[in-house]
Amino acid sequence: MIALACDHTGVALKQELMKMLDEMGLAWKDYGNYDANNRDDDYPVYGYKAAKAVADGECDRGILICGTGIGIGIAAGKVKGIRVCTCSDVYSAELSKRHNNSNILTMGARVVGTELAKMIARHWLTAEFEGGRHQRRIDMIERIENGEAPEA
Ligand SMILES: O=C(CO)[C@H](O)[C@H](O)[C@H](O)COP(=O)(O)O
Repeated sequence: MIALACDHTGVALKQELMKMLDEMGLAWKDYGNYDANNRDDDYPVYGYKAAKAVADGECDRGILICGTGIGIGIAAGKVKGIRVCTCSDVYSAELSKRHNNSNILTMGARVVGTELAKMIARHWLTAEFEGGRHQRRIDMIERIENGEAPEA
C-alpha cells in the first residue's frame, strides 16, 4: 500500500500519480489534502499523516508532494523510522532506494513537470534496496535517531 499526500500545490500531480499507480497495479491510500482550492492548508498535517501510516506499517512507502517537496519532506522525516528522499531527478530517486532504502519520496509540484514526476516515481517504486554496506549505514542513521552516536 502506498501512502499519498500533498498540500494544495500538489493535488493535480497527486491525481496523475494515482492514475499511474492504478496502471502499475499498485494500491494507494490518500491522506489529503483533497482540495487544491484550500490554499490555507499546511503541509506538515498531510506529511505527518502519511509518514505515520508508513512508520506504523499501515503503508509500505509513501509519495508526498508540496510546492518544492522540501517542506513536506522535512515534516515526514521527523517521524521515527522514516527515510525521506526529495527528488527532482531519476538517478537520485533510484539510488535513494538502492542505497538508502528510502521509504518516502517527496517531489515539488512547482519544480518538476507531471511526466518527469511520474518517471521519478516509477524508478523509485521499482528500484530495490541492495543491503550489505548500505544496511550498515542505515543502522547508523537509526542510532542517530535514537539519540546515539552512529558508531557503536
Ligand atoms: O513548504 C514548502 C516549501 O518547501 C512548500 O512548497 C509549500 O507547498 C509552500 O510553502 C506553499 O506555499 P503557498 O504560498 O502557501 O502556496
